[in-house]
Amino acid sequence: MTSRTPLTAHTLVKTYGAAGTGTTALAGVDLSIAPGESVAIMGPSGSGKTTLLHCLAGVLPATSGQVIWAGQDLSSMSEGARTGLRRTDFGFVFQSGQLLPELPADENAALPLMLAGTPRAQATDTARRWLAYLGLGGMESRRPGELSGGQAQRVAIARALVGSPGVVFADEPTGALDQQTGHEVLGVLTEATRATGAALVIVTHDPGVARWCSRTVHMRDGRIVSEDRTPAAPAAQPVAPAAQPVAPAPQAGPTAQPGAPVAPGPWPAPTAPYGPNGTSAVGGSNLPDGVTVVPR
Ligand SMILES: Nc1ncnc2c1ncn2[C@@H]1O[C@H](COP(=O)(O)OP(=O)(O)OP(=O)(O)O)[C@@H](O)[C@H]1O
Repeated sequence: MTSRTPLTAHTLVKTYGAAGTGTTALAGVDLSIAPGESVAIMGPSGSGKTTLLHCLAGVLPATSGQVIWAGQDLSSMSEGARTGLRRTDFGFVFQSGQLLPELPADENAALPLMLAGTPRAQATDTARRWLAYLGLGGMESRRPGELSGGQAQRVAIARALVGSPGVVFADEPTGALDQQTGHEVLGVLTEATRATGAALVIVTHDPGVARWCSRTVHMRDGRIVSEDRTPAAPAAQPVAPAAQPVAPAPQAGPTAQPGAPVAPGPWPAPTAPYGPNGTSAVGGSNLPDGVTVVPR
């Protein structure tokens, strides 16, 4: 599990193309994302949202400025070092899952662990726990072509979370789904991410997304021009009745002892979903037994 640390951008500039004649996609962005915080990035087309997400995630090197994660400046790291960091510290969910079509759901979800060197059996075992937690129990062997769009996005969410990242980056994760399915997937993404203690950064055009995030930043012409904080949801009740399935612990699997309340492995206690009515998007039926849900 990666350390819990803020992710900060300082005076971030990104220019595509030749200096002086290229497009300035980021024109000096300052942003700090706290551990466990969920941040929506909104703004008109071309305002720099995806570029900001890619620079924060170390997918793209900034032209100038810094992105600091765990005491390191991503902008000054080599491409190889950034690739390694992305595998261990970050998770990604894209508009359409980008799952590998030839692999079953459990192997798709297990990929980050396998890439990091976890033996296949252990990796797929952890991935299956995640799939069950996200409501896909029994679908582990299905290939992406045998899943609905919403189910495929849940596999992508499992894949993003399976390695216990410090930050999950999602670029229009519901953009290819109908509104209802999209909101279900968004609820699953925000709640499951919150349960692990990871931060979440979502690029979206959907204003409704703010309901699920603790903060929304608005971009225009490569700059953050405003931000809103979402009022904390009312305190939720403990959600899990007895004898529920156990949430997957990172890599090691569940830590529950028979008969004992189940804590979600080494994670911090989950906090309340910001979704409508404070209900559990992952499904109260799947949240770990004994977990007390409190607002952030
Ligand atoms: N690879 C690239 N090469 C050149 N220019 C690019 C590249 N990627 C993005 N841009 C430009 O950078 C600016 C910001 O693009 P970006 O994709 O970050 O915006 P966005 O807010 O995510 O847009 P959208 O909502 O349409 O996805 C735009 O003017 C875009 O044309």
